[in-house]
Amino acid sequence: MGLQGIRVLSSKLAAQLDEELMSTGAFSIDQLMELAGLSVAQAIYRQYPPKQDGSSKVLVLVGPGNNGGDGLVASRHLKLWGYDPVVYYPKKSSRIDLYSRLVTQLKDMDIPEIDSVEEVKRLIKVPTLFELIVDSLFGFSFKPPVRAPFDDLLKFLSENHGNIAPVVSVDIPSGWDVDSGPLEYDIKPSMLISLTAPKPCAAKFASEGGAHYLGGRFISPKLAEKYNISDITSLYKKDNLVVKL
Ligand SMILES: NC(=O)C1=CN([C@@H]2O[C@H](COP(=O)(O)OP(=O)(O)OC[C@H]3O[C@@H](n4cnc5c(N)ncnc54)[C@H](O)[C@@H]3O)[C@@H](O)[C@H]2O)[C@@H](O)CC1
Ligand SMILES: [K+]
Repeated sequence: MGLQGIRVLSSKLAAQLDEELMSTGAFSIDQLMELAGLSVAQAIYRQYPPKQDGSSKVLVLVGPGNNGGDGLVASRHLKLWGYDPVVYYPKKSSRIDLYSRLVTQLKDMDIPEIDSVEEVKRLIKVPTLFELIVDSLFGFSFKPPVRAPFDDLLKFLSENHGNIAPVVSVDIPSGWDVDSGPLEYDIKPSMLISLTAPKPCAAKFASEGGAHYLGGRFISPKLAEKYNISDITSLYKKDNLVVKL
């Protein structure tokens, strides 16, 4: 397994493309995040369909930036599609308006929030409680080393790999360098959903044979050409919201 010739976007170019989508591209962050989070939920549904009795509990770990926002949006869709998500969101974003609206939407859907990392760790260790752990802690703006309170959690996930539910990473396996791959903590996700285009570290993930999806597919052919990722827009015709790479 590899990236099958799919081009990647470095951390620097991913940030630049994100800026461009929201300036000259005239997208709002809410629009992009909704499409990204929806595609994360869709990829999860394809790879790990929910049990019919609504008992598929999913722990969603939410970070302080837009990667976390994707996790909040995905939680809402997962609940609508028959999962039972629970959210851990220790460091609320400074973009108060957008994030407080997302949190209100989760409360309205009775999606509970866990308050402490100790409780998160205790619940993760309960056998068969969670079917999945969604890692929406950090995306393409992560700069190592990991700071508190996330260091403790990433250390725990890395050390307990193999004895806990499969981890599904959004855009980047959190704790990995966006361009070079695993660093001090390696949470070894079973599934990766790359957004817009895979980042260079996705090659390392793909080489280990995990389930790799591409979601968040909202760039125009012109922009794709500018960023040298036209192969991505041709994939839109192969499958719509998400595609398994
Ligand atoms: N154009 C796109 O591709 C889109 C990307 N989205 C998502 O947005 C993500 C990028 O979002 P952001 O730029 O907000 O950044 P991230 O969500 O990657 O993370 C930035 C946040 O993490 C903190 N942080 C960085 N390094 C840290 C460290 N070592 N220890 C502790 N905290 C650290 C920063 O202070 C900041 O709060 C993407 O990966 C993707 O998931 C979507 O929401 C919308 C569209
Ligand atoms: K992540």
